[in-house]
Amino acid sequence: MTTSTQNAMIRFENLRQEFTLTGTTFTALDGVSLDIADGEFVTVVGPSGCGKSTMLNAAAGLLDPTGGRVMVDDREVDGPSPRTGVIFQQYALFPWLTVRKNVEFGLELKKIPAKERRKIVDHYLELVGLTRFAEALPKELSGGMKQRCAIARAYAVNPEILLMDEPFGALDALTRVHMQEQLLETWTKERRTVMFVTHDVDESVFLASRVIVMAARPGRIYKEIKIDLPYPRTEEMRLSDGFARLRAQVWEAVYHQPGVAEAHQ
Ligand SMILES: Nc1ncnc2c1ncn2[C@@H]1O[C@H](COP(=O)(O)OP(=O)(O)OP(=O)(O)O)[C@@H](O)[C@H]1O
Repeated sequence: MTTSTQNAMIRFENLRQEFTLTGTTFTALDGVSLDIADGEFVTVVGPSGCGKSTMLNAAAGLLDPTGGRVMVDDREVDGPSPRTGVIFQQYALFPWLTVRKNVEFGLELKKIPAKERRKIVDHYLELVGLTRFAEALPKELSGGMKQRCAIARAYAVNPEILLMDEPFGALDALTRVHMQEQLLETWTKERRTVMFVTHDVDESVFLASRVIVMAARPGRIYKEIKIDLPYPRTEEMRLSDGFARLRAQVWEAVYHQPGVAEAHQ
């Protein structure tokens, strides 16, 4: 399936990804074409093993595609880039560095002067509500706070794109809902192009303006569902009929696609 957007920030062009393990070749993605517009928030859902993370890793420049390519802002992705921030489920913070130092890390790499670094770090710590914890070590933070620190760190280097792979997957349900709201708040204030992989149908609908549903064996795009709920998304919206209808549509596309029910019997 191809979606054509005029000013695509991320463009998957007929992407094919094979993996060879102990002599056997497995096609993780086949013929994936998708445009994600500048400033768009897209979520990707689908059954386990359908290639969601593979797609995200390809956009992050962590894979060498077997066929096709991924373009970012009309340039072919051929490795990790400072224009792209990646956030995984595992918080990946440096345990020996304070929250401040974790957020500052990428800025030091970019050789930003100390005074400016401090300003940037203060800004993003405030944005994610971690100002009071600037001098804490990651082990002193809850899971949600660690992930907010990771988000601040990703934002601090000012990437145009945020690739998020199940970033809230390890959090309890309440924290997760809170984090979704906070992420949208951050995104509304400082708009970035976001591709967000999740297993959670509710999460996919709440966050996105468009949900991409994938199918497995081989991994491919099965359906796109436009989420025509306005931003800012509110708690009441989660309980609305419109939300319920969209959730049902995504649920149907994820769990009632050919082959999924049989695979889980
Ligand atoms: N580096 C790799 N080497 C071999 N096989 C891989 C590799 N990465 C992914 N795969 C396989 O490719 C398929 C797609 O994996 P991927 O992690 O992208 O799926 P996913 O949709 O993100 O899955 P899940 O929802 O379970 O996290 C899986 O069958 C996986 O085992």
